[in-house]
Amino acid sequence: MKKPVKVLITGAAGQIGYALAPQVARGAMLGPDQPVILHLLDIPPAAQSLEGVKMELIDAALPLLAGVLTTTDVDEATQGVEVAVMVGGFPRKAGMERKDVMAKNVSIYKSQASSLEKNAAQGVKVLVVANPANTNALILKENAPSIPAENITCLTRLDHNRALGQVAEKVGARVTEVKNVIIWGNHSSSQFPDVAHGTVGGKPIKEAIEDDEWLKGEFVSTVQQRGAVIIKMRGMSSALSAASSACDHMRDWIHGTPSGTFVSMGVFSDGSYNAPKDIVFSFPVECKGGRWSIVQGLQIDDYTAGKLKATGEELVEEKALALQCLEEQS
Ligand SMILES: NC(=O)c1ccc[n+]([C@@H]2O[C@H](COP(=O)([O-])OP(=O)(O)OC[C@H]3O[C@@H](n4cnc5c(N)ncnc54)[C@H](O)[C@@H]3O)[C@@H](O)[C@H]2O)c1
Ligand SMILES: O=C(O)C[C@H](O)C(=O)O
Repeated sequence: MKKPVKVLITGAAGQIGYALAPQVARGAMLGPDQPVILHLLDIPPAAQSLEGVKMELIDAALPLLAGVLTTTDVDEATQGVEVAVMVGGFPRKAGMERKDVMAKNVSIYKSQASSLEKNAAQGVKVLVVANPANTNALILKENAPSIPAENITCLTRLDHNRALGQVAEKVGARVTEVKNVIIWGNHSSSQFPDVAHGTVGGKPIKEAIEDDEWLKGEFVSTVQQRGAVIIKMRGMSSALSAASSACDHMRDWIHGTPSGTFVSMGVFSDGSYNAPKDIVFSFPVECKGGRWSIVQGLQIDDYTAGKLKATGEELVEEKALALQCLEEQS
């Protein structure tokens, strides 16, 4: 039996936490032979609910689950964790943009960054899910200077998976046949879902679909607006798909992407593809040996360059707004 890995889930009494904890304990994130100890954090008003989640995890008799720690103390929660999935925060409600939850959420990420830096295992891999995901990840990075920037990422894999799903539905293919779509930029409605380098059953997506109007119009807006539509339909934001995509993100980061396949991750920008530097931007990445690298050399036409510019500008604005919120709170 392998040594268990300590996995932190913040906001664990919430709806994503409830969907995510059993998936991690079933091996969907770290592998089918990797035992885990879950560190579940929430705030004091959710403490009882968190205990209920722990009871259910025990009741499920999950073979890979080597322990569950529930706590409302962030320093206890971050102790020795090798993987941290940051879900805690306030979700957006119908009619709100992700920026509207900014002030509430960025301050959480500032304080939890310091705790992770102090207590997490060396080499901790961090995935920020809570919105505004890119900017929360940036604030976490700025406030945990001893954690390498490459170890702090945000979730745009849900948007990536949504794009795969839309293409598969359109052509009537299995989702596994669709590869190499890209989500560029922000996990917001300014993101650009790009199929120019993607294939379905080995054929370029553009040739398989033969409907440029759909690809430039309905496809893009469906992926961009999917989060808002789910909120309208369910009265709550996506949870099972967010949890499943968080597992995909971490699994590929740790275990690698198949040769020739890339996925989308929000990572600290080095200015590739003219994205602004010093923000967390979603790029196409390949993963190997526990590290991600941005896929280089993709041809970008003027239309796509314009979309990348717009989403990059939004992230620069979000960063300024976040810093302003933090200054006002200090
Ligand atoms: N990146 C993505 O693809 C994506 C997808 C879906 C949802 N989200 C975001 O994920 C976040 C969680 O969504 P949800 O539906 O699970 O919300 P939820 O309200 O059901 O759960 C959030 C939990 O976080 C807890 N929390 C609040 N402040 C905390 C703190 N300081 N420390 C620890 N826990 C804290 C709350 O008590 C709650 O239990 C939201 O910000 C949502 O917008 C992101
Ligand atoms: O859109 C939201 O606010 C929730 C989440 O980010 C999503 O994409 O489903």
